[in-house]
Amino acid sequence: MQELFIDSVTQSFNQQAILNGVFINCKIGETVGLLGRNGSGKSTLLKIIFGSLKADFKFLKINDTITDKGYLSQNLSYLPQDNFIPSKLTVKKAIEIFCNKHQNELLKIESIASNLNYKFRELSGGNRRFIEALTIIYSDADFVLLDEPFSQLAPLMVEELKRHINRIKIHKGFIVTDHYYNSIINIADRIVLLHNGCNYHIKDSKDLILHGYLPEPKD
Ligand SMILES: Nc1ncnc2c1ncn2[C@@H]1O[C@H](COP(=O)(O)OP(=O)(O)OP(=O)(O)O)[C@@H](O)[C@H]1O
Repeated sequence: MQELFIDSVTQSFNQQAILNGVFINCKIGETVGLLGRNGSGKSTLLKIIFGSLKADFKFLKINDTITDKGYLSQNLSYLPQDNFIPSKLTVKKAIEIFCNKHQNELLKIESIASNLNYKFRELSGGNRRFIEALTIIYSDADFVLLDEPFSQLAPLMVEELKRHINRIKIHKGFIVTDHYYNSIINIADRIVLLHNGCNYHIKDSKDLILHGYLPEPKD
């Protein structure tokens, strides 16, 4: 089955449990929204799936193959919270490295076409984030992890990024986390909330209030 599946994720830092038997999965054609308060372990979970952080324990399968580090499967792309494409690289070069299958679609995007020969260090903070996110969204991997793709982006760019995720998701599975929770709710087929080290499957905004993610409505 074409699925990213991770179970029993357990992680502590300095004797403090952050993740305690967490489970999350994602199929091709699906966008899973990952929500949680600051410090609930969202970035930690994405790093563990990608393989840049070694968990105390986890069981990870990508397309039915048990995998130690997600990146070794060559079927997983990850947008970390901070800039990751080297500053000296041009946009054109980054696209050549990450995107072969969907390169033509990517080259038609105005903000890519007009910045092809710029180095990443020459872009504004928001443009840099936007182009890094697009490079990962249109990368060759079946599964894509996005850690705060909307932060730093002006509202029009947030909307454009959401359109790109929706457009390409027929070919991919996405796990996306961001504090712009309305945007997450908007694009996600389902929501998983991390709270007190556990994962909760969220049906509606009442569940988000129940688990202390959203404030109680005022009378
Ligand atoms: N390398 C580390 N060493 C020690 N503690 C860490 C380390 N990485 C993360 N933590 C702690 O683990 C907890 C979860 O951090 P994480 O960054 O995963 O949270 P988050 O849900 O992504 O938060 P935010 O929404 O604020 O980005 C925090 O308390 C953080 O301080």
